[in-house]
Amino acid sequence: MSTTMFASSAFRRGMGKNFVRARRWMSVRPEAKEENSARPHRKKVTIQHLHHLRNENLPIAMLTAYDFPSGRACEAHEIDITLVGDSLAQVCLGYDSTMRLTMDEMIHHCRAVARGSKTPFLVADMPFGSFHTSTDDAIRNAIRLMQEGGAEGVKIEGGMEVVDVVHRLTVVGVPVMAHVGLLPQRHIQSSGYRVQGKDARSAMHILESALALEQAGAFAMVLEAVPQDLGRYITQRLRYTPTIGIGAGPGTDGQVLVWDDMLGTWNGHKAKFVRRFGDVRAEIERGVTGYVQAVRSRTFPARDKESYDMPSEEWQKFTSMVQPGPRMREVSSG
Ligand SMILES: Nc1nc(=O)c2c([nH]1)NC[C@@H]1CN(c3ccc(C(=O)N[C@@H](CCC(=O)O)C(=O)O)cc3)CN21
Ligand SMILES: CC(C)C(=O)C(=O)O
Ligand SMILES: [Mg+2]
Repeated sequence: MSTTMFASSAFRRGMGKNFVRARRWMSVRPEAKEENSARPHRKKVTIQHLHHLRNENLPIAMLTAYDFPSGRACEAHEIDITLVGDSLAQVCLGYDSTMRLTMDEMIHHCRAVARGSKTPFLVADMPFGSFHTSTDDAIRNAIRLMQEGGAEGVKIEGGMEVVDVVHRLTVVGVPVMAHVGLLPQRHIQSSGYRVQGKDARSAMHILESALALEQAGAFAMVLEAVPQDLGRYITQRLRYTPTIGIGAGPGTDGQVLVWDDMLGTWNGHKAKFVRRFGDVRAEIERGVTGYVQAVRSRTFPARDKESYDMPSEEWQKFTSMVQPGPRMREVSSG
């Protein structure tokens, strides 16, 4: 292993963490030093900025979002790339597979995310079926995601078979993020969600796809569920394309996780690559059970803090206006 390779892998293992932080501050936002506020506004994340992060070995943080509040959280906490993933089908809409998701559903959610997530680069997954029928259809659908959905780029699942469409979209001016390795939109054909590239032949096939997708113009590439050595190797072999891993180990240029996996609100299968960074489900349970219990015990709402009053003379007037009233039922007065 060469000295530079060692230096770069040491870097990736986090040995240069403080250095990385300082560099990020100084090289990306030189003007931030002059600002006095504790949290200055971050600049818009562009493709150029993403390439800069890659070239400086600064990790890229990508996260999915599906609605206005999750989009706003990506904005507020300085996510670099917000992805409106087609995992939306499962974690938000309750479908059994991403293959059910339509263009209209994707656009509807993308618009909401776009209203909340302004600074991160915004990417939308192209749904299953939206880029397969013809290149023209793929272009039309990608443009819909940008014009109607507010996306700044699209992500397309696939290897060699999508190289032409990635090239055509790039030529038209649609930034394309490639996605290789495990392809959830093929889970029926591949009989499930399995780690890809575990043998030399399939690893070579994924590498060749990645190289071809870079040549076709992909501005970034997701590597999903591949062995970590392969994730690192593809990252090193690509000339300019940043890699974003999900279950591809620590050697990629960035990481992506599904919002609900990361926050613990998804109660479906937990893949090995998922880390829980929060337990939002426990909080939701606490809140909803507490609310139900408070309503049933009539401790919510409280008369003083959570209810409105009218001037007592107005109440007097009102009661005289409605009298004589019909027979009235007894209700709790709190
Ligand atoms: N909630 C959620 N998270 C995701 O990451 C995700 C979705 N949904 N839906 C769309 C796809 C489906 N994905 C999946 C789903 C399952 C595994 C999984 O179970 N993997 C096995 C690998 C088993 C093996 O090949 O050895 C695992 O146990 O990690 C991986 C990715 C990723 N995407
Ligand atoms: C997991 C990421 C990469 C994705 O494609 C999705 O959320 O749909
Ligand atoms: Mg997806």
